[in-house]
Amino acid sequence: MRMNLSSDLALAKARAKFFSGHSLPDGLVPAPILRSWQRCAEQGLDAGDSVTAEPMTAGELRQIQQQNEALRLISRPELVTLRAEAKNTDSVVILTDAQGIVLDVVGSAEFAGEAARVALQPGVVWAEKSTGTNAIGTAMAERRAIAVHGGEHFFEPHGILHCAASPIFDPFGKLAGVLDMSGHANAEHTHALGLVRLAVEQIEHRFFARGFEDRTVVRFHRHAELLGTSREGVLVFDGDNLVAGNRRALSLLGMDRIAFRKTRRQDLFERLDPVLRGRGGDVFTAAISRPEERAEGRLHSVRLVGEDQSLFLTDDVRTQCDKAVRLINAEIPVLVTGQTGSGKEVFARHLAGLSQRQGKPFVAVNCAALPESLIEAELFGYEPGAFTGARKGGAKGLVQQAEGGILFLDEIGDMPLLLQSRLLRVLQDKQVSPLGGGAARRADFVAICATNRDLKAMVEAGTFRADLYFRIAPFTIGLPSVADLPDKRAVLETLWQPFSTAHGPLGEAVMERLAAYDWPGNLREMANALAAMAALAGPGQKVSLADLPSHIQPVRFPPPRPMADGALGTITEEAMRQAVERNRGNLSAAARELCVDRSTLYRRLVWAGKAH
Ligand SMILES: Nc1ncnc2c1ncn2[C@@H]1O[C@H](COP(=O)(O)OP(=O)(O)OP(=O)(O)O)[C@@H](O)[C@H]1O
Repeated sequence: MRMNLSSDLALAKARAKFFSGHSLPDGLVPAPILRSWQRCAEQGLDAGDSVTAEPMTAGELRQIQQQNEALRLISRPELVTLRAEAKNTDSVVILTDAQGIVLDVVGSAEFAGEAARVALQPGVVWAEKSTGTNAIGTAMAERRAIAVHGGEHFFEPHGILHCAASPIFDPFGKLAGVLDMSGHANAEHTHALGLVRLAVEQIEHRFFARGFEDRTVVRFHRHAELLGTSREGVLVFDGDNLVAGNRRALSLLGMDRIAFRKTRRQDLFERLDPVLRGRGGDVFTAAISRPEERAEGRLHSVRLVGEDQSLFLTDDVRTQCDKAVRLINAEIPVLVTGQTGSGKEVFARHLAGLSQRQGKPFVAVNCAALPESLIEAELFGYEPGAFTGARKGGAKGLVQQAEGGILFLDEIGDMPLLLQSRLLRVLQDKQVSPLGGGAARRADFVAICATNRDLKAMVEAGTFRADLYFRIAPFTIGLPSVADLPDKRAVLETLWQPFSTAHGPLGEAVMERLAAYDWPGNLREMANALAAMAALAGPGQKVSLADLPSHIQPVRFPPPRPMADGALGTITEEAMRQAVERNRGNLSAAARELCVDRSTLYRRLVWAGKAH
């Protein structure tokens, strides 16, 4: 959280005192920060030193990234989700490994550039012992989430940063990495710590999705509707021994990770039943899956709230669905267009579910995310020894994995030209030949392609093959962006449905604010904001304005100031203030009207407002 001038001054005084060798009385700086300063000083770090961390070479970084591929993969959805928030708040999201080495940085390119100047960039170690007090290193040392603001950082140059980080623990309680959000120390980051915590909860929950097939997995919560979400407690037993679990389970049962391998099932519960009675008297609803049940194919059914998606479709799109499904049934490709986050993949899955190919594989390929050198091998597979680094036994391509079902080619506009002609042949002949000269095999799939680009314009510009375009786009469905929808309230209500059991309907003030926002990240941004709000509201609580993401919160403006002095800055601010008022608090609309960047408006007004 941004501090005010007086606490900044108090911190500066505390720093001066501590770094001139005096001990600090309690309460001058938060206890975890003081502990961290002490650790750093004991290690011989000097706060006045310039920070000269050398990033590793590209090759070394690639190796570390590969070693952490599982963590990166499992964290990817959260990085993607937080990226939108980070762009809006001019900050970055960072994933590190268990040693504090930065693996990935996503978010505001502008801030990433500034962060790189203090070596907050891939390949640099942010553990305390080299980089001093900072959210990543201190979260690792303290084994808990923490925000480190400005001058709380050990090294002075890091004072420009506000960082919030949470350690990521694997199911066995071992540190797997750290997730961090960092931005300017002089900007508001009210929700950063909450969002990071929430994201880590999701990541840690995803660890349990596989790998425990031969163990007993108990998923439980006091509220049945939270089963299947990342807020459920998960415990894993090997026979009767507790071997793994998530933090939620530990906190529900009032335990520590130390309990793993030292606790028996009988110490916690008398019996493993759907109505689970804790030894402490608590009663939970549980879903239990035992290895013997899985072996017999009787996997315990758990209602996955997250997958019970409330789908929002405009009437217009709904009427197009029928036609699209008929085409898919006739093995004719369909093209879905729409801005990022408008729901192209969700919609494609919906179509697949309505078609005769329902229940068959749905293989989604992001053409923009695959490296150009790999895309061909990934799509069409390869024979043993087809290229250096190829797997020994060769590999089945994604086209073949979609056998009998749907191949969803996302961001098709980003497919390199050379590959476009190969794809065209595959679509025409319905045959694939793996790389390395294997025999062509028949392929039975229907392609649904998606793009947020103007493919027609790309065809005219010569960057997209006309013949491929005609092949994939005999029928195009355009999904509207949220800003174009006449009634955002209906969308909000639909997307809020999964949370309404626990938190009731959205209140009018909150609804009004959400409906006034223009949702540049479309349904994705909306779905994520609502999920974050529900989580911040706490169990059973209604959402309040304070739970809204910071950039959607009502702006509190300073009272109008007289323009008598005529200073240019005052006139500008007054013009901005009036524009925001005209647009009923919608900063994006006001920024458009004034032809300035939204962040400029935010900084000048909200900042000025907070300072008054
Ligand atoms: N019709 C919908 N109803 C409810 N939620 C939706 C809908 N469409 C999308 N969402 C939400 O938005 C998220 C993103 O959707 P999706 O991945 O389909 O977007 P996209 O247009 O394919 O994005 P991109 O262009 O970035 O790949 C979904 O995970 C879901 O939470």
